[in-house]
Amino acid sequence: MTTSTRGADKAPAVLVLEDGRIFRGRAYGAVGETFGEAVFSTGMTGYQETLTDPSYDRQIVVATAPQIGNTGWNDEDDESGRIWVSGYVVRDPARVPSNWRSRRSLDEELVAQGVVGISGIDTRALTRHLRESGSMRSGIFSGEALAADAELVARVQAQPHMKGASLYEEVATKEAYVVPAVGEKKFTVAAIDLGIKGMTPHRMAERGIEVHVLPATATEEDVYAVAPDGVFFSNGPGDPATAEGPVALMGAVLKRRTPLFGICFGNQILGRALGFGTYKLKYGHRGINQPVQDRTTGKVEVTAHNHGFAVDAPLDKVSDTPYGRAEVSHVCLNDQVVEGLQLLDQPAFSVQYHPEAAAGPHDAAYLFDRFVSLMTAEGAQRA
Ligand SMILES: NC(=O)CC[C@H](N)C(=O)O
Repeated sequence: MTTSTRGADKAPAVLVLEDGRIFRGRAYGAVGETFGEAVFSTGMTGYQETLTDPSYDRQIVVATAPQIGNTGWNDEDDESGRIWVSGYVVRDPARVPSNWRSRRSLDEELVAQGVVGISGIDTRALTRHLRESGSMRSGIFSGEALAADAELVARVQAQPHMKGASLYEEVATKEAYVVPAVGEKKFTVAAIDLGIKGMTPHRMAERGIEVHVLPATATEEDVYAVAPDGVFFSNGPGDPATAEGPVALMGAVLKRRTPLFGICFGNQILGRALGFGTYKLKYGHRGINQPVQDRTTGKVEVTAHNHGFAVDAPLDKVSDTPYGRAEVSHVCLNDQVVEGLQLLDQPAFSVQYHPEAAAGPHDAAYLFDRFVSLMTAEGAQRA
């Protein structure tokens, strides 16, 4: 059993926002200082998957769920080899984690990985502030002797913005690796790792796909060296406007008309390859209950999201692109943000959200089946 992780035994801590707003609490996880973009996530569960999602690189995540850490930390649910968030903000850490898979407390894991957090602050007030003023640069500082508030604000204001940040190469694998198909192998997919979550190749493997995960810097030759039936572009951190390499690579794949699927950053890359712009949302979509409509079927699905940028494509018309006609296939019903794209003249599509659902509802799992159908149809045509 793990001992208490909250209360007066922890050092004082402050969360400092770039606009000068300050929240005072207690240290959670490692004691020290950290910087990142303050963003809130509304997921009631899945903090282990959130913290280890490489798309959260350089972000300080605020949990809107008031009590965090109840199920501890296990050895199975990580989405990558480490925690990527730069800081974690919670209201009320669990005193005693309890779950049959739990190996240690969340607090202990944050300490072990050197991740600075803060607890005991009014996360509801903070979230309302971020909704009204937008995601912004922030810092967490903890310890017995903290500098004056004005100095801390100045240090936060000296940090780089998320807009314009190129981060995918920092988080992606340096070496290619293979995730074998579960059962009989039916297809080979080259997956470009821009910050891929572990569940994604797994969802493909479950469908008989052998997944060759390739570094973000993979070339067209690297991709076609694995003789892929399809190419996948992953999620990833940072501003898609900086992703020139992946956009060029996707253009090459589209030119060859190989079946293509993109998730999140991959959707933004497809948007850019088709000639659309991307822009930063005021406070983004992060959580596991976002309503999205698949406009190709009319069905509404409840989905997992983590994005701060979006594609700027017209909702109500088919667009002419260098790769034929394209349309917005999915839209978020909360705010009409583009959540998916599809080409009408060749087998390529993408979504802005997370059909791998780690954590989250499985409503969108059909998208992996759609990718399989595209590869099946393409194979039948070639045969
Ligand atoms: N999860 C992702 O792939 C996020 C994509 C991009 N970094 C964004 O915030 O919009």
